[in-house]
Amino acid sequence: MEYWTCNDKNTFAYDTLARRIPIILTNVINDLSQHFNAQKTVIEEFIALKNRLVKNKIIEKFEDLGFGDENTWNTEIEKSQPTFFDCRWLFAECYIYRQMFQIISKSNTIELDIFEYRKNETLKNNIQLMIDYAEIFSKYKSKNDLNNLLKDCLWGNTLDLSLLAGQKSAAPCNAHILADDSQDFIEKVFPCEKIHIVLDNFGLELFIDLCLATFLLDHNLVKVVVFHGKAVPWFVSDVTKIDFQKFLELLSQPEFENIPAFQSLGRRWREFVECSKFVFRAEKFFTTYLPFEELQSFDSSLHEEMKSDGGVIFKGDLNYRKMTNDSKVSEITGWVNVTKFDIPSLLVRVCKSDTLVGLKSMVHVDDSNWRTKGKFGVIQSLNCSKC
Ligand SMILES: O=P(O)(O)OC[C@H]1O[C@](O)(CO)[C@@H](O)[C@@H]1O
Repeated sequence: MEYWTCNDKNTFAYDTLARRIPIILTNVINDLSQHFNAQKTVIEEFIALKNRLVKNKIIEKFEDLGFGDENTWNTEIEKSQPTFFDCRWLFAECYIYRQMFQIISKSNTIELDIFEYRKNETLKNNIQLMIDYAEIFSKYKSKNDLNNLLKDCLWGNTLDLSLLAGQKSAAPCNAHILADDSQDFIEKVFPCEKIHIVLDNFGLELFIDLCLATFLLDHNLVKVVVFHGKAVPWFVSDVTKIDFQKFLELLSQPEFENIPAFQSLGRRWREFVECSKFVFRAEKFFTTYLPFEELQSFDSSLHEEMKSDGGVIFKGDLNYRKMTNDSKVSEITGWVNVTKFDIPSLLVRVCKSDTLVGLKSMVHVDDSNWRTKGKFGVIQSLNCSKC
């Protein structure tokens, strides 16, 4: 099997390491000095990380600071002692975000979210979209609307801050959904006691994901929704525990008192948390570089729990890459060739990277970059009866 690596200059993987991540690091460095008043040593460490990346140095092992995943990373690094651009793309990108967290952990500011300023800015820009979406969501009265809601969840994934480093996102439309297996997943999984949603981005996407969870509870399709977020700030806009808590509080702020839909959703979501119908968790597995087929060996109890509960909805491009192991294959390659993951799953993902599998036919588009522009999307099921 071939995987996307960073050393081929004609790939989006190379562009990510050579252009996008340095922009993200520069933004972090600027934010730390302008908005967080960070210690000089912390800023210097970020500058050093950026220099090591642009000079394509051999990557360094992690210090054991007790987070618990250091051995997993270091064992992999020791195997080949690669430079940044020698690495597999998925590994290199996750490694850089994990290094950013190490810098913060070593300072006395472990609670600092280096992406908080960017996330807050996005949130401000997303408010009107969330108000508009609350109106759409209020019209979904029947169980049959679940398919539309899943499509909304898909397009909610269009925006993410790591992708917007230096470029604009394209507007999506339903004609650009390359696969929609939602019915297979719905028939296989619902009703069930508990569904797991592996979250992606903060802002509008989280808002629509919470609407989906509300719909599933309201229609007795599930009794509990477990949201899996990130244990550390990740890929700029991914949801952490603090983001999740802040989001639920946000809707009942005085500035929104004239928006009844916000008031009522905010109140209901906080009640769902209080009576444990909404549960937020942030397992370490989701901030490793490991593909999902390694869940069983990294965290067997989470794997067992997900398997016995029913199903998992995976949001976004990074989760898709982790499911497909970032394999460099044609889009008609079957799922069995790229993953051994064995739990009924639904992958709801706007295409922002080259990896694409499991389609019925080849896609022909008059734009060689169509796979990475965020204009196409897939809703694909895995381990469901008909797939
Ligand atoms: O927020 P999402 O949908 O996971 O997208 C993030 C992913 O998209 C990219 O920006 C392009 O693949 C990656 O850097 C990252 O894997």
